[in-house]
Amino acid sequence: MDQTGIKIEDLHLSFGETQVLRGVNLDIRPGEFFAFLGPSGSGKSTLLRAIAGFGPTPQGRILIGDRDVVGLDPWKRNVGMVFQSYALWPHMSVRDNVGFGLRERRVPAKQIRDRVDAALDLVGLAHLADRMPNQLSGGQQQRIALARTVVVEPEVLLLDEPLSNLDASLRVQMRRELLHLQRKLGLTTIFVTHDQEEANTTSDRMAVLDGGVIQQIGTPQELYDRPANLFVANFLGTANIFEGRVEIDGDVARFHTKTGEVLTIPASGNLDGSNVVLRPQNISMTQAPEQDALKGEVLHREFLGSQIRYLVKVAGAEIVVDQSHSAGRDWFDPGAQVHLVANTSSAVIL
Ligand SMILES: Nc1ncnc2c1ncn2[C@@H]1O[C@H](COP(=O)(O)OP(=O)(O)OP(=O)(O)O)[C@@H](O)[C@H]1O
Repeated sequence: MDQTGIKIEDLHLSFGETQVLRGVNLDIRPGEFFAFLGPSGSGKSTLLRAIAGFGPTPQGRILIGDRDVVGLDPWKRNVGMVFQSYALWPHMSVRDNVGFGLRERRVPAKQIRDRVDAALDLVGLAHLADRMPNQLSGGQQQRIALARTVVVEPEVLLLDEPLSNLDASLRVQMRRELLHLQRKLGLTTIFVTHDQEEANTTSDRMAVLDGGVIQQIGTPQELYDRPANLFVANFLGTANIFEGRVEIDGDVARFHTKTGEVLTIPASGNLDGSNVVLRPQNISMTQAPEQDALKGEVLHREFLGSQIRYLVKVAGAEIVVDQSHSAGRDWFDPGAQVHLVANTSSAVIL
């Protein structure tokens, strides 16, 4: 099947007086698994629904393939959408639920049977074709909702928090299945979630939204390692942020914190900014003084299994330091005076 890309150009959308999308630009590649990630109310669902054709008509362009679909009815867009609530028809069997869209399209009965069987096979539930929805688990219902969506062979698949109603372990299993299915079908897919682990583990690339504006687009790793601004740095994982200023001295750069500590940083990356961002695992902690170390005091300790997370008072701030845990390794106690050495090659200046 030919794969379809999606291009969004300068999209604005309001509910009455309330502006919800403010100039969204996006280029989703054919066959890509793309996530919209952001806090509640950031506009993720509104953007997805605008692509599907639900909600107020936006200003700007939404190209699915080379067709501008703004103003087009949802059923003319050839998109498949899966919602958080599975929305299966309770009075229809699994087979009839999955075949519903094909019957609407007046596909011949024999073909419907074959395509429904193939779709049920795809989600591994062929043996449940004759059950009613209330005889299925949540995970099975969500798989049926997926089968019902892909059976009509949409050009793009839109998923609005499809795993939110499932318990934690099933979510992990289902997100793998979802990716597997997407790869098998090669279907350009957009996945809305507020769960960064879900976005990180499934998407080829993602867009982080806040306040109806895309803050950054990239692979999960790019966004985590090289956030473009403090919002993205804070939203994706834990970020330690020191305020201060950069001084360049020949081919060396130094970051002077507000409280007078100095971090030597590589002079190669961006040096324009008044914050340095360091992830908790890029700081190591020792009791012995080391060159370029910051002095701190351990305030709190949490055992997380593979890691020990310390809250440390340093440079006028409280920061988080993660040290990997292995059996027999000594821990620092609250109150301990420690020295912190930052892996400054991972530091980001913003
Ligand atoms: N039908 C509506 N009428 C008025 N305002 C709306 C409507 N739907 C959404 N909004 C507003 O638009 C903003 C974005 O909502 P949206 O549902 O897109 O956010 P979201 O990022 O998907 O959040 P969540 O993760 O909570 O679903 C919110 O401020 C919301 O209150």
